[in-house]
Amino acid sequence: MPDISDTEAALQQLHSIRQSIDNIDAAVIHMLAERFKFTQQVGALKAEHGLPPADPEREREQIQRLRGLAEESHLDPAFAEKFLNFIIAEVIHHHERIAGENGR
Ligand SMILES: C=C(O[C@@H]1C=C(C(=O)O)C=C[C@H]1O)C(=O)O
Repeated sequence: MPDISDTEAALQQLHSIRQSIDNIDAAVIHMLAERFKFTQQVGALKAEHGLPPADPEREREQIQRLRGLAEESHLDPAFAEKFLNFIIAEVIHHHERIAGENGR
């Protein structure tokens, strides 16, 4: 059974680790916001020039690239692929909406 000072030390450590998790989560949100700003620009460009919202070849390349980066970083590549597919699906919805607003 750990004594009280052991538990207090563990709680302090937990708090400190959670501060780092909070910082990383904030960075992820900021990076996603920047990514969506750029993908919105891509969506506007595609709509303006009648290009399709989705580009499966580009998606395949990105997925392969990110799976490789995940492996190098000891992150599960299947998780990296699922995560990217989740984001790409949202981007494609945005592009379809922008194309619709442009009357295509
Ligand atoms: C952003 C684009 O549009 C779509 C979204 C992609 C993405 O979020 O990485 C990749 C390909 C496209 O299906 C693009 O064509 O570059």
